[in-house]
Amino acid sequence: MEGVDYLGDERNKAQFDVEAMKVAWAGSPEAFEVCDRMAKLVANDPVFEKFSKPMLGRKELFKNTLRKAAHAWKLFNDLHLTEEEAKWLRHYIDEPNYTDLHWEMFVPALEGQCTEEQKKKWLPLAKTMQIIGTYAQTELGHGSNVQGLETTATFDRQTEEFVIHSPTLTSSKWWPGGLAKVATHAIVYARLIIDGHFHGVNGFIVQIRSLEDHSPLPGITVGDIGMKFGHGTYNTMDNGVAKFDHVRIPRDQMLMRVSQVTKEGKYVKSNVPRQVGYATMVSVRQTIVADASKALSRAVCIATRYSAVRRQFGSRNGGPETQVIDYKTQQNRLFPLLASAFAFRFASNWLKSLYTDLKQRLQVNDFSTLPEAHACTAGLKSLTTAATAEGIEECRKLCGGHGYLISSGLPELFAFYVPACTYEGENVVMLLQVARFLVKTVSDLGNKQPVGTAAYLGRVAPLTQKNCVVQTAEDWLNPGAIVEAFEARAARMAASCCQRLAEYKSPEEGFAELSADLVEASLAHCQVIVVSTFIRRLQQDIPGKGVKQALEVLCYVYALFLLHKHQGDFLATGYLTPKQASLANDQLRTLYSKVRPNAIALVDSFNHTDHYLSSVLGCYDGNVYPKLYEAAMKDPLNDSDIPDGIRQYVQPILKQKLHSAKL
Ligand SMILES: Cc1cc2nc3c(=O)[nH]c(=O)nc-3n(C[C@H](O)[C@H](O)[C@H](O)COP(=O)(O)OP(=O)(O)OC[C@H]3O[C@@H](n4cnc5c(N)ncnc54)[C@H](O)[C@@H]3O)c2cc1C
Repeated sequence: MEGVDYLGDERNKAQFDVEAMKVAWAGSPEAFEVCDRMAKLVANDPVFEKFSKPMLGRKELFKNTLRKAAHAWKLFNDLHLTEEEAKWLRHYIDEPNYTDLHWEMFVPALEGQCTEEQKKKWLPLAKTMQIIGTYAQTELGHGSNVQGLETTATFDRQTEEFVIHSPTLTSSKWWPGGLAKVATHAIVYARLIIDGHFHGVNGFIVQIRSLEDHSPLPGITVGDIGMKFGHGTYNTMDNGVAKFDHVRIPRDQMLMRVSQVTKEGKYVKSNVPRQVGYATMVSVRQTIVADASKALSRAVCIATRYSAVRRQFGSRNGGPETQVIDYKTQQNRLFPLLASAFAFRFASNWLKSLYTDLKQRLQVNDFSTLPEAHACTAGLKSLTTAATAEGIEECRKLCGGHGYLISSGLPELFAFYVPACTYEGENVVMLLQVARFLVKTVSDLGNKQPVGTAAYLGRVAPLTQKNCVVQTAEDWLNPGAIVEAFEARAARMAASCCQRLAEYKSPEEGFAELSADLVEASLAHCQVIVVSTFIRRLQQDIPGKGVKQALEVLCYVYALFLLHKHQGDFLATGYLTPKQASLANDQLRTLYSKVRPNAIALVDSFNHTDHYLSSVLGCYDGNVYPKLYEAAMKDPLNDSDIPDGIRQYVQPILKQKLHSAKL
């Protein structure tokens, strides 16, 4: 029935102020207002309809995405949106497209890597979209190993130009979003060669297409790399391949903020330190952590609402069956994901402040916190994207068979989200970078006290000697006990890796041999960061009746679930006894009963519109079954009872006339 709230009883159980929790989730009343306004703007605009997306062929899908992007740009201008509003508008449109690369990679790269003079030329063009840019780093043969890129940029002193060239098939640029059909320009990363000498990999602004008729410029072969995982999702994006055949660009199109090539062909480093480039990376990865919390919250919202609607077994005297959300196994799979969404949200907010602090320090050439900030964002990128990808898939399973339907929203969300584990730093490669940082930090302890998120490693000796003092399940409801447990486990794992590394002839050989253990130590370190950040957030003022209490429960769920999942580490490092690990698990069960009445209100706090969720299982009113039915009836196969092909290929079988049929 229209207008009935099938989840009304669940909402009435909430023990906290949902509106205040929405603000806590958004970060501030102002942030909530902007997100809410942009979400509604998109949801109420028919151009942004997305239900039919999975039914469209690639060409229609792509064209439809171009239309949405053009409409969004028009809204941006007509409504005079701020950059923040425009970012949220693009987010709620929920369709990967060339503008993501333009605004999130091309423009920041120009801002971060151009000289002032270059910025004056390129930024006004980019910001008014008179040119559309992409970021072309990855090649067919090389991704993670940037120093292995093969594209060359050879300086020609006579003409003061760089010659961009793809010497091999594997040097073709491969993956850049928007490159295949839309981008007019790309920042191309290539090996700089002057007089036969290699001067590292540098970025160059290369025009790809004519600004008159959009055709590729001479010497550039460009196309799409083909369909990707999922139906709609990432296939709305024209990820491209490009080969360059001695393409000439002017000397001033090298990104010259950090290093330059003079007219005479001299390679000179400017007075801007190379490290400023890392700040951009920190910024991009902070956004990825924020995106993880958004994607996970979306999947959890769908699975939680559906779990409250869905009933299986347990009927007494002909009464209703049990809501599947009341099964402890369902809670044990779902509630830690709900808690993780909040944990990642707070981690991303904290990363944002870390980035602001880093930017200010870099401006005055203070690089002291850079290695730690770099390791921390690389690690959190890896932890949050991996957990979110797994979490979305778990939410699909939590919805049983219906979760496998495209109309549940979950398969497409998974297909859309899962490449986050690979792009912007492949996750394992990221954890190995964290491992290098940890090894260096532990090895330098005699000379240097670690700071920030690594400060606890400065206490590695006491953390190795002290053991957990928990005696009852209640004792686990203590932030100090939780933080110490995570720190002790991580410090012991890092110290043990360092000890074993010392047994190898060369550090590199040891690092390669122990890399799987080092990755585990890095993950343990990243978990310290997320757990401590959540706890620190709770030490701040959080207005609204019951809001802080509800978040405290989620914080303990997050920490104790991780402790249970990784109890092998906690036990093997000797910090916990099996009894203490078992008490943590007892406490976790009790905490689930505290989450249960708040579950629906907690997912309402994400403030996701039905448009954004695009899920018949996760709709706000919980009226799941009619929506499932209606979505099924819209499938093109249901246009007629006897679709194309039945008369030709099925009836001859039934009528035993296959041998004479025209197949
Ligand atoms: C949807 C999507 C969009 C993208 N968009 C862009 C874009 O706009 N522009 C762009 O330039 N690129 C883009 N990329 C490319 C992306 O950045 C690369 O795929 C990514 O950097 C990983 O590199 P790779 O594919 O070469 O993986 P590889 O590095 O080849 O990884 C393959 C495997 O090897 C392992 N491995 C690699 N190195 C090591 C090591 N040292 N030790 C241990 N294991 C290792 C990895 O863990 C992984 O399991 C995109 C990719 C995707 C999926």
